[in-house]
Amino acid sequence: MKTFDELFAELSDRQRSRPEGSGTVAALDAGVHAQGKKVLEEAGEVWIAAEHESDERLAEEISQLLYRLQVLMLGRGLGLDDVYRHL
Ligand SMILES: N=c1c2ncn([C@@H]3O[C@H](COP(=O)(O)OP(=O)(O)OP(=O)(O)O)[C@@H](O)[C@H]3O)c2ncn1[C@@H]1O[C@H](COP(=O)(O)O)[C@@H](O)[C@H]1O
Repeated sequence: MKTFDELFAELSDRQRSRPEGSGTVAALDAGVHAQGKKVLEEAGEVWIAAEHESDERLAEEISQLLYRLQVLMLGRGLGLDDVYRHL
């Protein structure tokens, strides 16, 4: 189990160190257009899960959306504080 901040630190490290076989490195290399499409896709899956699926499935879809948002943030060079200052 990890927090939002801990996942962001882990993905930032993946971006820096570019380990072999990392899906995150591949997603970052795919560019902002592809990253944005993934955000939209996961957001749709969250919506469907919220209306039709179990709490567990919804939580899983939300975790994937959070991951995709973080990949997009890294793709655009945003840090956590850039977002948190708007909360
Ligand atoms: N939290 C996640 C995470 N959530 C979602 N995903 C990716 O999103 C996919 C699920 O999304 P989809 O519904 O689009 O499934 P899919 O269509 O089969 O996936 P793709 O073919 O599009 O990759 C998963 O198979 C993962 O590839 C994640 N990939 C990685 N993480 C975490 O990120 C960290 C770094 O991971 P790596 O970069 O893979 O080392 C680790 O802590 C991982 O647990």
